[in-house]
Amino acid sequence: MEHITTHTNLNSLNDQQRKAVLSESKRLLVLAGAGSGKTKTLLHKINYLIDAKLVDAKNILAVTFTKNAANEMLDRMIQSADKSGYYEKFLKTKGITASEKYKERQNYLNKFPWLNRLTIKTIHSLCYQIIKTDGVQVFDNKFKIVADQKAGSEFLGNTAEESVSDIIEKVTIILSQNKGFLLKLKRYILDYFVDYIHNHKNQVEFRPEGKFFTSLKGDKVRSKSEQYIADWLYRNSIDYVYEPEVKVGSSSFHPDFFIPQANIYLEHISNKSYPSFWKEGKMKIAGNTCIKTYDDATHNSAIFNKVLDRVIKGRISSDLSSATVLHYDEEFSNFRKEIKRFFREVNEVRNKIVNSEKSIAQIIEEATKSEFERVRMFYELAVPIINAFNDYCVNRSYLDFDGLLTKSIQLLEENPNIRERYQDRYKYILVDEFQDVNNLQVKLLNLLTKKETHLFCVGDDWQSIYGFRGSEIGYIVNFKKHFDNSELLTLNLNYRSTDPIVCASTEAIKKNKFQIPKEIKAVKRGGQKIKIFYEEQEGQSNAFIWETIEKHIQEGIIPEDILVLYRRSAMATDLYQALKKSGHKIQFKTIHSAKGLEAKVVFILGLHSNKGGFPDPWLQDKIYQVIKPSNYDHLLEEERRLFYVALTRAEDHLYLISQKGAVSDFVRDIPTEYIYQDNLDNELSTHGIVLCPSCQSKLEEHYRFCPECGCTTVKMDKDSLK
Ligand SMILES: Nc1ncnc2c1ncn2[C@@H]1O[C@H](COP(=O)(O)OP(=O)(O)OP(=O)(O)O)[C@@H](O)[C@H]1O
Repeated sequence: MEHITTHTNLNSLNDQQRKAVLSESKRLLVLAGAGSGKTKTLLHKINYLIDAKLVDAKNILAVTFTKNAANEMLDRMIQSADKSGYYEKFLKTKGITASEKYKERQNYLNKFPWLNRLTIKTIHSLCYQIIKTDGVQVFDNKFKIVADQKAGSEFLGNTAEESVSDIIEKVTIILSQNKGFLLKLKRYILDYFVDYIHNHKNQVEFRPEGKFFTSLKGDKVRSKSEQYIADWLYRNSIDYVYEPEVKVGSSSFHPDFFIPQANIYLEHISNKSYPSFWKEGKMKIAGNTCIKTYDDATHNSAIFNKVLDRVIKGRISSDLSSATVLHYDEEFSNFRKEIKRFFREVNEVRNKIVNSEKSIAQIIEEATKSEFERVRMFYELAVPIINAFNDYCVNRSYLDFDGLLTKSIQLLEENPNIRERYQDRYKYILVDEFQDVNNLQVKLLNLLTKKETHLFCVGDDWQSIYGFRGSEIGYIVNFKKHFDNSELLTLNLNYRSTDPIVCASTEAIKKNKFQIPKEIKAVKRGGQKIKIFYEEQEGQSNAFIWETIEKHIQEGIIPEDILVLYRRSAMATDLYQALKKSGHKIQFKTIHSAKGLEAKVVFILGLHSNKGGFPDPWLQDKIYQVIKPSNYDHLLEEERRLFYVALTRAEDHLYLISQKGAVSDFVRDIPTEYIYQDNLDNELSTHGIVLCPSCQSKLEEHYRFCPECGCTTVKMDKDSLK
């Protein structure tokens, strides 16, 4: 083996980190809070294995979950190998593009060939490599990757022209050649994305106060039954006028429908309709034919169809069999936004089904049992689309990201010789961000691991934020149950953040029940307390953030070291526009995409309790519950982990942007001792936390005087605290 020089200096590690690096355990989980050097430990382990244990780099596999994390790992490995320090300087060069970085990275990898022998990959690109090399056994290995979005795919050059959503729409158009399917889809879109009919079992049938139900033709009618009639006419290409004006003498009135082809009026009598005798009388006077339908018949659609067939079709002489053909494009031209939303939901369900390991047949069975019509309707539409999507991909040798995993698993399961070859090759498997694994990924890891393999995982259960996408926090929390004879090591020193930030974030996350308790201490003692800004009028917080940024920049903090975080992109639009004018290029990120980042100054936006604030434990749609049931408490815990990730990105200065009178519960959870004193105005004290005005000690609700300084000016009773 060629001579290798790295900077493996175990002295730069603390005791626990060193213990993890030196551990001989075959199954080790290094569990740690944020900023405690998990990635650093993992990289030192790789260097140590190569330097000190003389392991061939070819036998080491390091797995990450995002392309950025894989690149960062490679960059850090190059930096530790590059004694000249040039590469480190290069990475800090202002304004270098991603492609310049890529080129230089490749140069350096060639310079240190042993680095090229290492496998540092995202789990998806590992699967890609496995299928490319050995996939011929189970799959045409000239496949193309079909990505959610065409741009930015990790597999550039081998990515299909069409994206996942393109294909979903394409197969829906084909399915929509069947008029029944097309109109069912349109009815779904109208009911749930246009009329917002709720999930309730007992939806309101009749709304005399207004027209709230959209018919397939696009007009608004007053009741479900009227909508049914209008839809029936549309399906049968029979033209109608809704609530036409009929004049009799000096007065006029409005029967429900006029059907010109049959020259009849139709009045639907619901249980809640106003008495119609006078209308009937008037119609007779006017010499019009008016037929009646009754609500009772609508309870059974087959019967109601027969009634409409008899009373309407029977009066139409023209040939209805040549009914107009309906086109997908025309039917949805006014509902592009809505149909796209439906496709996103179908795709979400498609991904969740693969990850759940439930078969489509099981999903159908559970969906048909649902008490909610919306859920049943959704699956009646989504299942044929998903099946057609799968066929489309099989016929063209397309694989999506989950397909890469399932095919690799199938390949390794069915071919012991291939499996053994990989197991023999990767003697050391290191996994970063282990809290983010899902069922398929653990299955793959298990297939790559034999008894002798060293599996070294690092992760933080407090930072598990992808449950909504299928990751399973249970694998990290119950690591010992899932991996036999495993060991657990904890890192409890935080190097990133100041004391108040570490203490506040640790206290906040401790409210979660499903977690592994850890005592995390800050290495950086002291530091500025957390500042909270309570916005009273729209736009105020933008001014505050702007001024604060200016202040920090004057102090010498570079804009790249300032990070604005938010739960959802919409929360940052105004601020982004306002700050664009300042010319400072600070970073804007959703919290999900800020994972692993750190910055000297961090602002967290939208910490209010109004609609669209944070937490926002959007109670998972009933549609997704069919695949994986979830409950409010679990979702709130994931929100709290997201808050923890946000808080712990800050190194020195942390600002929470809230709203007066609507402070987020997460802000209230932070003990006041870590909050900047000026901020302890009524917003937090009204929540039952009060400071003594003389000595600033924290007082409990029931104190009428301060036990610390004896101050009797503190007069409180429960009512004054509300
Ligand atoms: N033993 C140490 N001595 C000095 N600095 C350290 C040590 N360990 C880690 N650090 C520093 O702490 C910071 C956080 O390290 P790293 O990114 O590896 O943490 P992490 O646990 O992966 O963080 P997170 O999970 O929050 O993304 C880095 O700036 C790193 O250089």
